[in-house]
Amino acid sequence: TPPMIGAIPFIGCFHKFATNPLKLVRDSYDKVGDAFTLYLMGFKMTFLIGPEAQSVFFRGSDEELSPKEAYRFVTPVFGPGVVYDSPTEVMYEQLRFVKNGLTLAQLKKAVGIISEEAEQFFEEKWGDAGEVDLLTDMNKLTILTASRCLMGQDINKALGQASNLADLYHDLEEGLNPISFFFPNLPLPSFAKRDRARAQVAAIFDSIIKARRQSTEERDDVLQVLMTSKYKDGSVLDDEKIVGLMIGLLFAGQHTSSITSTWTGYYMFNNPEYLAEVMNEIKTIHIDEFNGEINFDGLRKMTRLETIVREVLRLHPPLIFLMRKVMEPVQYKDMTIPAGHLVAVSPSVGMRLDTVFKNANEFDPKRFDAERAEDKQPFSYIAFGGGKHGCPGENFGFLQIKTIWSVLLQKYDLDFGPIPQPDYTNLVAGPKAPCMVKFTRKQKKL
Ligand code: HEM
Repeated sequence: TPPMIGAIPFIGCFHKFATNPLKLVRDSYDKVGDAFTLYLMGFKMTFLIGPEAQSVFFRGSDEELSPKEAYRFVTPVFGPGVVYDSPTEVMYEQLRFVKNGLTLAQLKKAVGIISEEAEQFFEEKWGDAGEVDLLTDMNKLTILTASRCLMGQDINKALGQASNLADLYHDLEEGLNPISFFFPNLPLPSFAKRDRARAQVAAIFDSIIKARRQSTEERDDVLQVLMTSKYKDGSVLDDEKIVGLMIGLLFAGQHTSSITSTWTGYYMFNNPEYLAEVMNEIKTIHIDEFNGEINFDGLRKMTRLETIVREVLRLHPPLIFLMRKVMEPVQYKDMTIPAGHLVAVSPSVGMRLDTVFKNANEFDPKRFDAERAEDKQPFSYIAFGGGKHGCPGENFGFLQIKTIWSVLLQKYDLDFGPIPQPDYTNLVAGPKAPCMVKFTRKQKKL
């Protein structure tokens, strides 16, 4: 078996894990190597660090390494019978429906929606000059753009009478923290808030589905794909599952993207040479080549902004641990990871190894330029996971972040402070709040 760290019965190294999980994982890697087990409140969690060890995690079949068993704690948010809370075959089919909804045609359409929502958001909420908590505003903007891309205008109408979706999603997220992983139903105020928020979001989405069933208007968004998808046996998703999938999908893409947008701003403005390159891309691509229109082809050409976002995600992957439960013993080198262990990879630790990425703690977007391509080794770049459960929203996430920055950088001059410390208290890790940024409307068009 892999070497065990923290052998105190039951508690093990839980305290160290709860206060600074990444330090514990990195220190253990430095001390004992690329596979080791942490003893945490009765759970045995085996970490696999570095591309070779990570490949075992990502190549394992679901029968050996089960995501369902590891991620059941999201059920209070996603709902019963949705993805990880359904039988394996049903889970695959639901994930297939989701992927069918995120086609290239959908992505192309999404760019127009995102830029329109972003323009409107900054006009209405920011105005000419002021100071904002960028993390909060990126959260609000991301939920607006993502929900409109997934559900069309219906969401704007439904939200007209309802409370703020971003606040409700915030409560959902606060209810999924490291404690909820071990004890998802403790009588804690944050869990009660999570359950209330879930009920409200479900009611909003359910009203959209019901109204849509009465309407004859043609739609082709993700919600429509889910409403018309059929399982292999010909049956369709019931409304409760559609609601759950929409909640889960928005949840998966919400904080991951808004956090990354926020870090992207900090890294660009703290590295002026890269900011200048991005401004040049905006000028030559969006303005000169496409006459001021932000479109899919133009965004694809913004390779420097792309490598910046990619590098930001290498340094600050929002999902710091990915997990599976070992169902059948798994072999790695001369070790056997026994059934019953949890097995984890850490994008945060695994992507900061100098043996994989040169000077791994430095911000260096050029490491992804074609001539260096440091991320080509399989399972070295794992911000979006990999293998059969790799993120289906990667392209959508990039489009959203690149579109928002393309709008923002054309409208405002911004004043950022130094790069903040990361906050690892939530399951989705971002910069420590607040992230105050000053803005002034640009006097002249670019
Ligand atoms: C910067 C943005 C994003 C990051 C960093 C990110 C990261 C990840 C990672 C690491 C996984 C793998 C989890 C695992 O293997 O345990 C994943 C899975 C997933 N992501 Fe994303 N994600 C992002 C955006 C999105 C968006 C925008 C969507 C939807 C529109 C999305 C939907 C999903 C779904 C449905 C899965 C589960 C796939 C499966 O289990 O087969 N993600 N994401």
